[in-house]
Amino acid sequence: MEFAEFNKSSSFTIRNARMDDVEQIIRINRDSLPENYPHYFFVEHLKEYGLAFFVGLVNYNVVGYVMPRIEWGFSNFKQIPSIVKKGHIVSIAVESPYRKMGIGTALLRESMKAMKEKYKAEEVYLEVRVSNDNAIGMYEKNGYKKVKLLRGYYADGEDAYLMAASLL
Ligand SMILES: CC(=O)SCCNC(=O)CCNC(=O)[C@H](O)C(C)(C)COP(=O)(O)OP(=O)(O)OC[C@H]1O[C@@H](n2cnc3c(N)ncnc32)[C@H](O)[C@@H]1OP(=O)(O)O
Ligand SMILES: [Zn+2]
Repeated sequence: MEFAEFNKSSSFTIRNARMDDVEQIIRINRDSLPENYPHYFFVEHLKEYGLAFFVGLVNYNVVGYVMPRIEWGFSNFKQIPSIVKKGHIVSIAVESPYRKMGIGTALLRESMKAMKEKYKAEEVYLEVRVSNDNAIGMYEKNGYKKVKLLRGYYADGEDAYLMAASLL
């Protein structure tokens, strides 16, 4: 008997997100995270910051996304308070059967590269649940440091770490 079981060594590709990916991105977001957003929120981020908005594909199907934003704000690194251009990882997720294959890392790195090269951002930051060991591990392996504890950041009262990395 043969099983059409998914092979973890299967390869994936990364490309910029398109408008016709939005429904799939929303579905992955709802299945993966308690932080969900209305349809227009995804569309606006794709329109505004599309050069740093990526999806991961396996067999032509979207299985992950990274949704970014570009902002001006106080540096998380400079000694003297100064305003810098910062990338913000608003949301990143990979569908559960496709995790631990490197897709999350590839999405994160492509978005950070575009933040730096296309948008001239100097830093990148994000918030993550203090209990989210998988995501925190991925961020730390990609140069992020915990810079602040945001108490009661989430709707259910959980704290967040603000994590940031330099893009210079
Ligand atoms: C700003 C925000 O959006 S915060 C919320 C982040 N998103 C979520 O939590 C949604 C649910 N989780 C996911 O979708 C995924 O687990 C992600 C996006 C966090 C990681 O995606 P993946 O494709 O699995 O990541 P990837 O395979 O690149 O793993 C990268 C590293 O993350 C860490 N990691 C990922 N999964 C695990 C795990 N199950 N156990 C331990 N470490 C893990 C490891 O350090 C891993 O490095 P390694 O492969 O060298 O050991
Ligand atoms: Zn955020």
